[in-house]
This record gives sequence, structure tokens and C-alpha cells, in this order.
Amino acid sequence: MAKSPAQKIREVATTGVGTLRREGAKNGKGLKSAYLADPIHSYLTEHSSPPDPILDALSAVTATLPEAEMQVPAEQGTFLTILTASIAPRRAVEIGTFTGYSALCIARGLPPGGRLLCLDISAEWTSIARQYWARAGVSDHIDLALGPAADSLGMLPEEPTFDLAFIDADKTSYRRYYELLFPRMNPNGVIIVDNVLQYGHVVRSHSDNPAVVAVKQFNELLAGDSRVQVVMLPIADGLTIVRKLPSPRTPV
Ligand SMILES: C[S@@+](CC[C@H](N)C(=O)[O-])C[C@H]1O[C@@H](n2cnc3c(N)ncnc32)[C@H](O)[C@@H]1O
Repeated sequence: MAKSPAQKIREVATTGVGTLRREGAKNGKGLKSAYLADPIHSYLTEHSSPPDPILDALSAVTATLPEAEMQVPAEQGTFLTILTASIAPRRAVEIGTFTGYSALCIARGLPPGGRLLCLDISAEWTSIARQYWARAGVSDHIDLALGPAADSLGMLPEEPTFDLAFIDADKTSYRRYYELLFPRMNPNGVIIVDNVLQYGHVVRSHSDNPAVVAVKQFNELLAGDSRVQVVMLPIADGLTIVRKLPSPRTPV
């Protein structure tokens, strides 16, 4: 039987990462918290600002989807809001929006007049996002472009535009997204990259999972890129923060 567009999108969107994430969940670590023992993870979330009722409601709706594990966890969402508010980007871009949780967290940190461009291929999942952005009163700050993110990025002028970017889409395209984003980032602009530890598979030498192979190569590329300052954090499934240096080799 022919696959529906929704089925095809699901396949593209989850290729290579679904299995790993489910492994993380099976190990009792919960969604995207593969590196913390349960009591530590509970303590950490109990001592962080909790999500508000709109984020909770969005999580509850997303939890009914088979792909629910793709959503960023609450503590990562709070981190995104705090980081966005600290950077105060005039323009931000998100690659991989799903049902809109991380986008809502980023939008809530924007300064007055700040805008977030969201890129995703799924009209179905982002229709949920639109509902919750409206409920949260952030719709006017978000532009959503549907289609392959590389195409959408490639159509933007190649000039410094963004102060903040969040990459959380198909892992095998991370390098391509970085290359497309880099010239479009302002000096000192920050790119946040999700799932950079691939549930620990990045340190297992024999994984031939395409997502793991791609993320490992991408991590190597970043570590050797003299144009940026990089720190990798063990939040959720690993988060890399990349700062575009004002000029190469000036780390401070
Ligand atoms: C891990 S989810 C994003 C989760 C989201 N950041 C959140 O907090 O809920 C990955 C998303 O990337 C999208 N995606 C996958 N391949 C894509 C592509 N080539 N272009 C644009 N979006 C893509 C999927 O449709 C999916 O919504």
C-alpha cells in the first residue's frame, strides 16, 4: 500500500534517531535525559523553574503522538528561554519545530520586536504548534516556513541576519544546516545544536547508524573550526553552543 505524505514525513523526520531515543527511554532515563541517574534528574527538575500550563498542555498533546520523544524536555526548554533572553536576538531561526515546544520557549525569550523563523517539513505537526503559539500570545513573533529546511535557508540572502539559531532536525543534514547558517549569523551570534551525544553512541566506535556517523563527523568539524568558540553541555541528549567569533582565532 502506498505511504501517505504524513507517513513519509514521519519516516524522514525520525530516521536514525528514533531507535536510539527509545533505547534511552527503555533504560529508565526518561526522554532525552540519558546521562543522569533518575534521582539526580528529579532533583534537577524540582529545583528548576517549572513549565507553565501552556507548555504542559502542549507536552500532553504531543505525548499522544508516536513521535512524542522528539520534543525537547522541559529543562531544555527553560534553558532555551533563559539563553534567548540573555542574547536578546533581533532575529532567531529554528530548524526542526515539530509541535512547537522549543519554538515557544525561544519566542518567550525574544526582546520586543524580535522575530523567530521556524523551519519544518510537517504541516501536520506544526499545525499543533500554531495552536499553542496562539494560546501563548507569541504567534505575531513567529514566521513558519514549511519545506526542506536546507531549501528554505538557501533562499535567504547570504548576509549576517541571525543572532541565534537552534538546530534540531534530521541529524544527517546538520553539517549542511551549519554551512548554510554560518554566513547568515551575525558576529557573536550563537548556534545551539541538539542531540550531539546521540545517547552516548558518539563514543561507541562501531555504530554505523547514519545519524550517529553524521553527528560524530559534525562534532569533529565544529571542534576544529577556528571561526567559532564551542562548548558541549550534557543537557538532555547533549547540546552544543557555538559562538561565531567576530574574527577567526580571537577566542575572547
Ligand atoms: C526532533 S524534532 C524537533 C523537535 C522540536 N524542536 C521540539 O522542541 O519539539 C525534528 C523535526 O525536524 C523536522 N524535519 C526533519 N527533516 C527535516 C527537513 N529536511 N527539513 C525541515 N524539517 C525537517 C521534522 O518534521 C520534525 O518536526
